Amino acid sequence: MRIALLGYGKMGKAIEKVALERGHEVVFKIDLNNSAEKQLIRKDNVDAVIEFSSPHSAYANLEFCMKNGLKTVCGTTGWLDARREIEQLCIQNKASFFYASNYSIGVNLFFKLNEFLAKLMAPHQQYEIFTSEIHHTEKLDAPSGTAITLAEGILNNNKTKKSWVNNQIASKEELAIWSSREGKVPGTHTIKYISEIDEIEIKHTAYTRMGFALGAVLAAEWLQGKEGVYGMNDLLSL
Ligand SMILES: NC(=O)C1=CN([C@@H]2O[C@H](COP(=O)(O)OP(=O)(O)OC[C@H]3O[C@@H](n4cnc5c(N)ncnc54)[C@H](OP(=O)(O)O)[C@@H]3O)[C@@H](O)[C@H]2O)C=CC1
Ligand SMILES: O=C(O)C1=N[C@H](C(=O)O)C[C@H](O)C1
Repeated sequence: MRIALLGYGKMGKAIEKVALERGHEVVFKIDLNNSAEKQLIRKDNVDAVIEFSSPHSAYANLEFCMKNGLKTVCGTTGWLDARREIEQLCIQNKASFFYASNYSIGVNLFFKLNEFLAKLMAPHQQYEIFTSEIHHTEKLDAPSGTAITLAEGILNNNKTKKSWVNNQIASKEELAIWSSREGKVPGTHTIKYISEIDEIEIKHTAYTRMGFALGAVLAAEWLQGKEGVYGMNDLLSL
């Protein structure tokens, strides 16, 4: 595949490494300082765009990709209020849009474990739920996209919780997500159910960014020949 990277920071560089190892070509590396070059990306010179930029850049990048009918894999977090608009543009322009808050295969299995545990624990109201995420100090958004997906997995399966709050004490109907930023942590997510007599904990710890990068390249490979809106459940048949 000929790949265009929109965003060439920590993730862009990790994706380039995986893409080259898997025999692909990286034909564009677009960052903030050469962002005008984005206009050169077309359906006939690029097979997949992989977008990992920043919360405030993602929408404009994705709007460009959708309007040009490009096959696009996006991992940027913190912009998802506008997700439906991008999905509509995708359909209107016969483009392809693949989104995941986390491309690691382990995290996507962890999402399923979280949903199963939430369902199991729902009748047992003596357990209070605590969720937390730790990331490196350069991360711009909080809570992490992964923590939001985990919170949604709990809310969908435990009807006593109506919404989530970030870094504040939660009421009985709210689920607290505690975010902290420490050193170079690639991403750690924990869910705890605590009662007066015991606790149950599930946790995912990313050791490096390479799992996210591999998942993004696998998604771009999988997207070839497909049109429409997709996510990791489609790729992994979960
Ligand atoms: N879904 C997933 O699995 C994962 C998602 N992420 C998410 O991906 C995003 C990027 O993460 P990360 O690589 O660590 O962040 P970095 O800050 O290391 O890299 C982001 C890069 O995007 C560039 N950029 C900013 N604006 C534009 C623009 N308009 N066009 C092109 N490039 C632009 C920045 O340039 P400059 O430095 O010049 O500002 C920077 O180099 C974040 O939202 C993060 O949460 C991260 C890991 C996994
Ligand atoms: O910014 C990061 O680094 C990460 N962002 C994603 C998120 O917000 O969930 C995925 C991963 O945890 C790393």
